[in-house]
Amino acid sequence: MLRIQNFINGKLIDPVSNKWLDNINPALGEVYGQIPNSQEEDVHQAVIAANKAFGKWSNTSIENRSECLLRIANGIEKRLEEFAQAESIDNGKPLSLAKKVDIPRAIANFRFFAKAITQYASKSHQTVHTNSINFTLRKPVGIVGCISPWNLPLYLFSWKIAPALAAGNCVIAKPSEVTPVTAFLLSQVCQEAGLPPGVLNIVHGSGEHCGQNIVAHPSIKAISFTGGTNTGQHIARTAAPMFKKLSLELGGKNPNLVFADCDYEKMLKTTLNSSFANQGQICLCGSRIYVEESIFDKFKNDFVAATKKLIVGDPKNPNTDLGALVSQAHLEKVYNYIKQINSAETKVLAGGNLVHPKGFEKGYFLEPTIIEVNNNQCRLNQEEIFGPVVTLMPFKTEKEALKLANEVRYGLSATVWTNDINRSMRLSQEIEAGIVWVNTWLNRDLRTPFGGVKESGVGREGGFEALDFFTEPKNVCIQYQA
Ligand SMILES: NC(=O)C1=CN([C@@H]2O[C@H](COP(=O)(O)OP(=O)(O)OC[C@H]3O[C@@H](n4cnc5c(N)ncnc54)[C@H](O)[C@@H]3O)[C@@H](O)[C@H]2O)C=CC1
Ligand SMILES: O=C(O)/C=C/C=C(\O)C(=O)O
Repeated sequence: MLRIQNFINGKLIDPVSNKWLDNINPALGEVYGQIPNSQEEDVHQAVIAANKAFGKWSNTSIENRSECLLRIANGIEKRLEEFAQAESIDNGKPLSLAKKVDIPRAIANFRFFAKAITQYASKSHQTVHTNSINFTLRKPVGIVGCISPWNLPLYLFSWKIAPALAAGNCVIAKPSEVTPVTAFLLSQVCQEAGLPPGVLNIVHGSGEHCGQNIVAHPSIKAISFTGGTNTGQHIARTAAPMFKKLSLELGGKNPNLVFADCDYEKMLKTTLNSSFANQGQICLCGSRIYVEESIFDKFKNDFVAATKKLIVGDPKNPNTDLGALVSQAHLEKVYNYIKQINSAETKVLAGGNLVHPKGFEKGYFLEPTIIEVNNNQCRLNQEEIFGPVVTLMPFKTEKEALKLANEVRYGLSATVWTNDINRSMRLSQEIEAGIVWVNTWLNRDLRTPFGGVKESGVGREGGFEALDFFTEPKNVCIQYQA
């Protein structure tokens, strides 16, 4: 049985209370490990360590901080296979995906911010008529909290930690209790890479106890969180009275607008991926597909046929397209949406059933599911399902497509398929989302601002935006004699 530990003050240690939580392999539906059920005292120990480390780390040269992050990236890369296997076992995702996407992206996050910090510059403003020069100092915030979800475990954990460390902060980080193992492996890599004790502290446990204590701790000055919208609201309620800096990357219900003039084959292949990659458990998945009426029937037939060919099963099999959903509770949540559909407004075109692959009978598998809907206000089109379930609906005009896309409470991303440059510009400007992809999906440049509008969150991650978040600006104004 794999038992992982907290990483506090450079050491791997048990939780103070000696309380543990079970860790479940979602493909097998079996407990395979234990993780610390950390409480207030563990978080507090981590804060003491971070406090002690902050003076030195924040004054360490940018070159040294950068090299340390590069050593961490190299350390993960050396153990890529082991990290990918751990991610796949913990999360249920195909091993091939963890090898190709999750772990390489975690490595890229550390490399990217190791380099970005060497190029990060502050601004100055000369005010000629008063003979003044203003310049902005950017200082690390101090001790910051990074809380990440289970869908892209190390990918999103490192997406927060890397910029926080690069900017000179000390970090208290909590991965999801559902997928904690790669964060534990990361603590071993940090030890090997010579990251000074207390600079990064990883505390494992539930959101209710461990996460809540991180958010509520008065010495933790900023919180970067990715996860569900309800949790984000709760975090905001706790943190706001203490005026903590907040970056909240929350849920999505992203539209995928398909126009008849698009590059059809590319659109079909990408739409299959944007619907079902990672079992549909990516906040950027295009879960509402709207198709121009003239190609609706053709798209419906082709998309259903392609979806039916997808292989659901053993995450280790290189031919597997969809692995298991992350947990029994999540499977039930997603499956309930299908069980409760209203047949007057919806029709299941593909999937809709639980799957019990041989050797994985107790695992949490669900067929990729396509549902045709005739009412944009139905739950399936309004609520984040976060699983392999997409809806299909036709539209007649660009104006109608825009209206359908925007009438939800979320605003994370959108994809538009068209070869009309003017239409792509009009829609990119009018769609209420933080990210718009035209003729592509999940095409990421780590320098770009990343985040949502409406109930998809506040703040932006990525590039210098992340370094801005993890630093506090201070303006200095000097008047000189002319
Ligand atoms: N990136 C995204 O957009 C994600 C969206 N979700 C959505 O949220 C729904 C619920 O999934 P959950 O696993 O419950 O996600 P969650 O939002 O509860 O979990 C994300 C992280 O927040 C922590 N957390 C939970 N409560 C907390 C609290 N009070 N204070 C501090 N940290 C806390 C969790 O331990 C985990 O590390 C999903 O069905 C999905 O719709 C979930 C994960 C990722
Ligand atoms: O940064 C990315 O490329 C992807 C981020 C995805 C999420 O934040 C998510 O699925 O929660």
